[in-house]
Amino acid sequence: MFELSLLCPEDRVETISEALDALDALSVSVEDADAQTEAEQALFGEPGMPAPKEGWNRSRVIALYPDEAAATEARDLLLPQDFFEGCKILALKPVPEQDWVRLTQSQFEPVDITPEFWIVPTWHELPEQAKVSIRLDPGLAFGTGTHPTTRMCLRWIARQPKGTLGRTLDYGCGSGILAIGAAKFGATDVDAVDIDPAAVESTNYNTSANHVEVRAGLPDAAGGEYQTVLANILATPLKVLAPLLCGRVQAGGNLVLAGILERQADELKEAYAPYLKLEVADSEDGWILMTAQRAA
Ligand SMILES: C[S@@+](CC[C@H](N)C(=O)[O-])C[C@H]1O[C@@H](n2cnc3c(N)ncnc32)[C@H](O)[C@@H]1O
Repeated sequence: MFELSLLCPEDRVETISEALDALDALSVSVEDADAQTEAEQALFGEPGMPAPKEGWNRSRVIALYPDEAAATEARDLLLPQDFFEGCKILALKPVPEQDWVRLTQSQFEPVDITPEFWIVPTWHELPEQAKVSIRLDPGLAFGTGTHPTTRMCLRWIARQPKGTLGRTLDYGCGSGILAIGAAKFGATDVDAVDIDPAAVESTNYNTSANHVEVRAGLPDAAGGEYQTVLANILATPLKVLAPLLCGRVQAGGNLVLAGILERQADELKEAYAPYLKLEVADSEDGWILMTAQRAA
């Protein structure tokens, strides 16, 4: 394959991308041309807030073509166009052959949650010390065990005295990793829900691959009260969900929240104060785990 890359100011990115598409590019991608420099700009805002800006000052637009002739033809047709003014060709070069499957797989190694509890991609041997394991490959839904928020929830699950997890709800299940972890550590009746149907599908796939019983569905599928309620989402939705999540915790049960930054601890405590008293139970890389127990 051949790669044609161009430098474009913000106001030309859309037109150039559409033109490359119309010129039969196999794919067109856009990157910040100033990435990894002092001029790099973030294009995402806090959850629920609009992004500070819609596009980068300067973008690198990369189009892939099946061969050199197609890439050269696209370049030669673009150059004389009015809308090309202010843009620049950066390169026209072959894309080196890669074993993409091997490259992707090499980025996902087994992850230890505790010395004996591991998350292991299916293409890896189980580590010898893994007494409990979850088999999981990266997919469409969040949750491979590498993110600190997921790791802290799993660590909390693994630390609970045997037989105490009881009926468990994983709210915002993503890949289903927390529901599977809870089932492996003895939760008796596990529900996993998510607003994203792809996450529900992914959870169904992963639970059966791990030979555990979990009922996965959209949020309405959660019903009644639970001994353990786990929710690894983000601070803003967690605040909105406070009455709903607290209403699902049975007397003597535990609420476990993640997706919260250290500096957000007080606002979460305040949002949950009318229902339950949240405390910081763990921290990793600037993220915290907050838990609360309902009086028995
Ligand atoms: C950070 S991922 C966590 C995935 C997994 N539980 C883990 O711990 O790795 C958050 C998940 O919550 C889901 N989510 C976000 N807002 C939600 C809401 N209001 N109700 C239910 N699920 C929600 C997202 O679709 C996403 O799959």
